[in-house]
Amino acid sequence: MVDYRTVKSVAVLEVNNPPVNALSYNVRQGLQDGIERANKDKEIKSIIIIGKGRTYPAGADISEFSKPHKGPNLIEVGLGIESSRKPVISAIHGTCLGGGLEIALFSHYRIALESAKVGFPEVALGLLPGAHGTQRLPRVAGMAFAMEIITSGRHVSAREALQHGILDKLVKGNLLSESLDFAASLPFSVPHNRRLRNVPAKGAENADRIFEVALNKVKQKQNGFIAPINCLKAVKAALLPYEEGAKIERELFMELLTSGQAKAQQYVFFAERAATRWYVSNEKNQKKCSAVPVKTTGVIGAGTMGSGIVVTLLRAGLPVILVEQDSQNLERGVNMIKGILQGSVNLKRMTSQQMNKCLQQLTPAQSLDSLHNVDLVIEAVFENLKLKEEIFGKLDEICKQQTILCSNTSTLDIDKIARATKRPDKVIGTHFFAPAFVMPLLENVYGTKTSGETIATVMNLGKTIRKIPVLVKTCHGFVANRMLARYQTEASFLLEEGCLPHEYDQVMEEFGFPMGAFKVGDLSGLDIGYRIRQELAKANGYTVTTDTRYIQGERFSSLADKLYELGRLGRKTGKGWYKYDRPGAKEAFVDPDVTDIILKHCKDAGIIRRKISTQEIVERSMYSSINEGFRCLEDGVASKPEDIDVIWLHGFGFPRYRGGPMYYASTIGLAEVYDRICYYHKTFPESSYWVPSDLLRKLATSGRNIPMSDWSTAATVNKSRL
Ligand SMILES: CC/C=C\C=C\CC(=O)SCCNC(=O)CCNC(=O)[C@H](O)C(C)(C)COP(=O)(O)OP(=O)(O)OC[C@H]1O[C@@H](n2cnc3c(N)ncnc32)[C@H](O)[C@@H]1OP(=O)(O)O
Repeated sequence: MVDYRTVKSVAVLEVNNPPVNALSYNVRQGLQDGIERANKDKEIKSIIIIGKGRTYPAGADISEFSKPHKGPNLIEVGLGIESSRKPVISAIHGTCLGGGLEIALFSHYRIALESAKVGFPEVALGLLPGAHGTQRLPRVAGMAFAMEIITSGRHVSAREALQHGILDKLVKGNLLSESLDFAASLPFSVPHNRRLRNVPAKGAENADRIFEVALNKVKQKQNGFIAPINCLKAVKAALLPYEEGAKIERELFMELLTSGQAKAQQYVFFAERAATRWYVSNEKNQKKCSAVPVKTTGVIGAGTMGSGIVVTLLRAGLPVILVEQDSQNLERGVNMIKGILQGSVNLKRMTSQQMNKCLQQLTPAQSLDSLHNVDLVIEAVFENLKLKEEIFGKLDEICKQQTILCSNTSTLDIDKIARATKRPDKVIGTHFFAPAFVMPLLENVYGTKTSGETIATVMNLGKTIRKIPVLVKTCHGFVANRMLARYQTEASFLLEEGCLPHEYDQVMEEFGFPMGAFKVGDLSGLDIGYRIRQELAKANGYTVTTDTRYIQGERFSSLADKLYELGRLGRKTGKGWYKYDRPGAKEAFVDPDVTDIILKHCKDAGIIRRKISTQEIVERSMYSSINEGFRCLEDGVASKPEDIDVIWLHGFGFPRYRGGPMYYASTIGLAEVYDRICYYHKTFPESSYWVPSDLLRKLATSGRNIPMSDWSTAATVNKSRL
């Protein structure tokens, strides 16, 4: 794990723990042993720590956090490095992160390739840099920079790190030979100020103000997370004598390590990576399925979704032909795309040059014929099956044989769309979330005949366009909207039974969602839901009016339709579930008119309103969705619970510190969740989605605590084997 070799009078400790040289037990032991050995060897004058392969250590081994501790801890290893009598140089390439950066800060010198990055991403794992990182970074980079880096977790370029004193020198070419030259230029002993414990933190004079500003920022941007607050407190402790600061860091670290938030966030780290590993039952030779290159793309539909998708593709450097039959709509779409890109320039997220380069790659067109030669097309027209079938039929005629045809449908059956073509193996759903250029999730939806190659291609495309791709099987609403429908329906019933929109939203925002369901409704527009309900009614041969209370025996709330008919479409009209200062404004105010509408609606329907507890709001919103999540696993629509969690985290802003709805259910305990679902099923028999999922029942009544990794397989085994 750590190879020890000597080059003349230098000991080289090369960390060899692929893929990212994480500081696992053997690595820590190897580093400690190597430092001791080099200090005992009279021939050795200095020591270099370097990573083999792609990177300097990218941090502690996260998979060890949940296991019993073994060997020296990171602090013991670090203290051994700092107290080495012979100068220790960290030679950095790739990503020097977390515990890796702490090892580098215990070293006396840091030299790096220009392409290297450094950072403390612990905050994303619900932790703080607990091996004196919070004490050492302010000593080289100052309080303000340390607070910003540690609370954001961002990766800092080598050049910026050099400017802030984190690195001593940048080099090009061969890192080891440059480091050997650097070692040869050093004095034989370690100067006092190269041991960072001996150096005071920079920026002490303004520390209180810096702390307050940083605290306000994290409360605003990372509301609900405990780690960023502990990070700030720990950095502030760097103003104290070193040992005292380190003791405070330890206490704050232990508080986080044992918190539910850290466990949830570490689960998310692995869930996000697991979600990219896909499996489908209809592909026998999955291992052999490789992605085909996508060099040219087409998008059909220049509305909000289409334009957002175009921006995403352009930003990733892909050329796009945007097709929209209506010239005015096309012009509006192109202007929207320009506006979004200009917004990125204004926010300094891209340069004007980059924007112009993107725009050069955009070809507006009015005919589908212009798509004949592209590698992949994404259709993003109005959610109407007939229209989509018509477009896919035409695309099949026009596009070259190899072209992959994707639909940005949010609910419709991919098999039906694929049937309109003679290439169902090349048809797939690519469900983007609005706004498509912001939301990270890409829900890829395979049909019965979609080939492994097509799946591999869109999963790969997801990564190329910097989205988080998750694969699910086709069904109405897929995973995201199928579960969300339960959540939204319960929200509307809670309104009928006693809540007001702002009361409901407040509870769910305190739970951790960035916005409650009614603020989200106003943001997306109440016309969207209205149209979906009307389409669904048409397709299923029934009618929905503002007097409808039951549809095919199922309870229905017509409150949203009442608001729609009053022209209250949400933010865009300045009125929806809330009122706004003007159309398009963001700040929502409670509207007494909405309260009157709700109260009248209840009176007319003979509903006696009651006080609804926070617990009931959270349970009904989350447990109805979780029950549907278990059904998705049962049906094989989702292949693992991690996929469902990633969908909610990145599609709906589910609080990361709760892991995702399925992980959240595991923390509550499946027996408890199942009991409450049974209770709501009894209480609300006219909502069939409360019928407990078979899989949930099996898991909850097995008498064992079945790990999440076994939930999907439990769907296919009988109870006696659980
Ligand atoms: C007393 C103090 C005690 C503890 C202190 C702990 C402080 C820490 O160091 S916490 C860890 C801090 N480091 C990180 O959070 C880095 C996490 N990793 C990443 O951000 C990325 O992996 C990357 C290093 C930037 C590389 O990205 P990429 O090239 O996209 O590869 P990935 O697909 O993300 O990762 C490849 C493979 O490696 C696994 N992995 C990555 N980092 C770790 C890690 N720190 N520990 C364990 N495993 C790690 C990752 O899960 C992937 O595995 P697969 O099996 O291939 O999915």
